[in-house]
Amino acid sequence: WTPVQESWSCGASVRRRPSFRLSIASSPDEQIAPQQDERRRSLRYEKELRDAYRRCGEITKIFSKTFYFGTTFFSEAKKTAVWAIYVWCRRTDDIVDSPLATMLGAERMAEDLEKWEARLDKIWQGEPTDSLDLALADAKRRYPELNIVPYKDMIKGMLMDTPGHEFYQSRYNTWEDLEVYCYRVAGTVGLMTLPVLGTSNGYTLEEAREPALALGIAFQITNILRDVGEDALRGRIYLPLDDLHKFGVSEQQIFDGIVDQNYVNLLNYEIERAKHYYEKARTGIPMLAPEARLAVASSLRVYKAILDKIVENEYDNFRKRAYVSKIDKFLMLPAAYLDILAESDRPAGESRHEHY
Ligand SMILES: CC(C)=CCC/C(C)=C/CC/C(C)=C/CC/C(C)=C/[C@@H]1[C@@H](COP(=O)(O)OP(=O)(O)O)[C@]1(C)CC/C=C(\C)CC/C=C(\C)CCC=C(C)C
Repeated sequence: WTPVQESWSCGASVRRRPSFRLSIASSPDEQIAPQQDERRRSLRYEKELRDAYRRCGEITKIFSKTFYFGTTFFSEAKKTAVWAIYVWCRRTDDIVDSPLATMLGAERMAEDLEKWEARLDKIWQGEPTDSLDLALADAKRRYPELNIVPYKDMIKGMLMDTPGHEFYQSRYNTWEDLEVYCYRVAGTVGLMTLPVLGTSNGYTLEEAREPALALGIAFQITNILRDVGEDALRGRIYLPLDDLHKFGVSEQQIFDGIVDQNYVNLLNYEIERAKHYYEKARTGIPMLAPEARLAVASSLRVYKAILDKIVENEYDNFRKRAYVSKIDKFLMLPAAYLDILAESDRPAGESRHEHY
């Protein structure tokens, strides 16, 4: 493993942190027996790895209090692996969706994503480029069922947000088109984390795959509904155009931020779609290893509550941001726990069609 300085943004030479330079090779001045040398290297490697995981935890906590909180219910092994996955996803997202990325421009985004994919291959070959990649490479070693496909698919999803690239889409005509995007940028996270979360006795990863995917898609639809105004400011509309037409909402109305009955009907329609995916995801909770259930059930509740906040904000997602307060998140924990009990009482796969 040939370490390089860790840089947050994959291709760009920014925010280098010399203090994280990894140097596990011993100094040539050191006159030590080969065995001692080996032991020393291995101790240094272990320390680098511990530090790398610690940093992944810190980064997860800074960027997503919700997911970080979820991981506090996990064992050390699961928690550190999910942090490493989180950091990889966050860095991938930042290549196209950070102020620096916007400043560097679309061409640079596409180049950086290409380099990022090559780095991903290296992680899978056990040759991580920096300490944060090292954490993911180690997680992959510990959880051999981790599959590279969803990681590659997420990169494709980011390319769908990269102007000028052949995958780029500035608009989505149908839900089926948007679903591909939602799978790539969010459904993939379900597939990435599933082998770490693990399944309970009697269920296979294959059986849990569909609900895991559904949860990522539900989260992404929720994000899209929360961010309609913010995206419009960047000239972007993710809502399917044929849904806009169905409810008599024009693109211009979105850019002008007008909330009328047509817009309310459109949002209600999309909210129902998101709820359908949340329902599908809920059926997967009993399939998960017991220690993973509360984290997933509570993240599900917290994200789903954003939909209720949109309604409480009278559908004005142009001027009001729908978010769940810290105290509300906390208060949702007992309900999430009850969800787990209720789901365990039902045969897995059976869906309840009421909304909670
Ligand atoms: C508790 C737990 C297991 C958490 C997983 C944490 C994880 C690895 C998250 C990665 C998130 C990430 C940075 C993705 C990059 C692309 C992206 C931004 C996607 C959106 C996430 C929301 O993040 P945020 O609110 O910070 O978004 P903004 O940047 O503000 O726009 C997504 C909506 C995707 C999130 C998707 C998931 C966490 C997948 C959920 C599915 C499971 C954990 C599988 C559960 C299994 C069953 C059987 C139900």
